Amino acid sequence: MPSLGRLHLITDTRPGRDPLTVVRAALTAARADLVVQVRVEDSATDRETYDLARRVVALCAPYGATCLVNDRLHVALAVGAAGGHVGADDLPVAAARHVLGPAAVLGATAREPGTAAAAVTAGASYLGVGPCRPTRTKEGLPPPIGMAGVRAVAGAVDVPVIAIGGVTASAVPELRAAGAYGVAVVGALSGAADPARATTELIEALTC
Ligand SMILES: Cc1ncc(COP(=O)(O)OP(=O)(O)O)c(N)n1
Ligand SMILES: Cc1nc(C(=O)O)sc1CCOP(=O)(O)O
Ligand SMILES: [Mg+2]
Repeated sequence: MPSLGRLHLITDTRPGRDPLTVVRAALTAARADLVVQVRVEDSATDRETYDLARRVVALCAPYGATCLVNDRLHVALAVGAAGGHVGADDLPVAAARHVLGPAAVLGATAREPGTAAAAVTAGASYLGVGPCRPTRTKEGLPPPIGMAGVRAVAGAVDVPVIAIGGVTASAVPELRAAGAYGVAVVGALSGAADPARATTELIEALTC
C-alpha cells in the first residue's frame, strides 16, 4: 500500500458549494500529496454519489492523488477508488475490510484510544480522529476532544492519525505535536477565497 497523503480534502456538497472546483484547485497545489474523500449529504442518491465520485477519480488520476469514498463502499468499488472511510453508523471495520479487500485504503473514525485500537485490529489502515476543535460543518458531533484527545489516540495506535474537525493551517503545528500524521478538512478549503493558496498553506504546515 503506498504511503498515505497528509492532507485529506473532504467534499462539501451542501447547497451552494462547488466541490469539483475546490477539488481541481486543491489538486493543482497538492498534487499527489492530496487525498480526496468523496462525502455527500445523507439525502444524496447512490447515483449522485457515483457521478461525483467518478469525476473525482478522473480528476485525481493525472496527479497520482488518492480518492476515497465515505460510507458508500459499493460506490468506492464501482468507481475504482483507492478505498473508503467508515464510522460508527456505517459498516463495521472488519466488514468494510472484507468488502474493499486487503489492498484498499480503509479509514475508520475513532474518538478515544479503545475504539481506535479495536478499529486497527479490525483492519483500519488510518484513523479519522475528532472533532479536534469546534466545527459548524457537521451537526450532532460530540464535544471537541482537543489536543489531549488526539494525543491519547495517537499514542494507542501504529497507523496514521488524521485529525478532523475545525482544522485550519494555524492549528496544524499543535495537531502534529499531538501526534497527528495529517488532517482532514471541509471548511478550510471549501470556504476559502482561494482554495489553491489555502491548500498550499496546509501542505506547508504539514510538511515543514
Ligand atoms: C477522515 C475522516 N474522519 C472522520 C470522518 C467521519 O466519519 P463518520 O463518523 O462516519 O461520519 P460521516 O462523515 O459519515 O458523517 C470522516 N468522514 N473522515
Ligand atoms: C465530517 C466530519 N466528521 C467529523 C468528526 O469529528 O467525526 S468533523 C467533520 C466535519 C469537518 O469539517 P470542517 O473541516 O469544516 O470542520
Ligand atoms: Mg460515516
